[in-house]
Amino acid sequence: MIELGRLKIILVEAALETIPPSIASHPVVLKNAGKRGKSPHEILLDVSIHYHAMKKLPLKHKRGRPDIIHLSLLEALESPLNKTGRMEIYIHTIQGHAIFIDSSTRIPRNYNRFTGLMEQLFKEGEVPPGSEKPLLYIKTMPLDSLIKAIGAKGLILLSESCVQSSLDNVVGEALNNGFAIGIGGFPHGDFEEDTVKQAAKCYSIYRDPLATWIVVSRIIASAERLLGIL
Ligand SMILES: C[S@@+](CC[C@H](N)C(=O)[O-])C[C@H]1O[C@@H](n2cnc3c(N)ncnc32)[C@H](O)[C@@H]1O
Repeated sequence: MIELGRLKIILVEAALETIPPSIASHPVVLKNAGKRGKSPHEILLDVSIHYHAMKKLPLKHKRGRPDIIHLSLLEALESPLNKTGRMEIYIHTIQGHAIFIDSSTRIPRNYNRFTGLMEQLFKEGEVPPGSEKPLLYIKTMPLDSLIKAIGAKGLILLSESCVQSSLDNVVGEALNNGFAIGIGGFPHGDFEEDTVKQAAKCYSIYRDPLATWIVVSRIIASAERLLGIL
């Protein structure tokens, strides 16, 4: 059993962003923003709503999936690993924003309420706004700065195209060496060069691609086993 260590997870290149200026005046976006009583740049990009507006966006196959972050955060923050203070989770978005999340944060289970919370975070920079110790706050910084800021010794990236290793080996290595584990927070495709360059190690945990929240849940379950929590 591993005695020390907190599992640090980063959802990297996360598909979480507000509507980019280049599509803010597209009719689909204007209609959706109008219906919600918000301005286009205040609402989250969501491929299930803004699909037609996203056709010309660079890297469109990796963008506009807040549901991936929603499911992953629910899985992580409600886990016994988090409740026992042995986990930290961070988001680094595809646009280069780092999101810091207090482990006591209760993420709304309802998707629309989650969307509203994230929109408030992007608009105000923190939630609740003006709090001395916000539950969530956002800062623009490159991934290597985030890795340093959270006190991780390096990054283990997970990808189905890397060398295969057992879950317990990967998580054990992260806990023993103080590495953060990076999991792609996007639906399709591979990591960008800049992300790959930050990784000390890269492992696959299964022969086929898995959804982000499945990888998050398996990593957490392994850490709970190794730390004797569950
Ligand atoms: C939905 S996948 C990303 C898209 C995937 N590359 C594809 O084209 O279907 C989300 C993330 O989960 C992790 N992941 C998925 N399958 C994995 C596997 N077999 N081994 C390790 N990590 C995996 C990776 O970090 C990946 O970036």
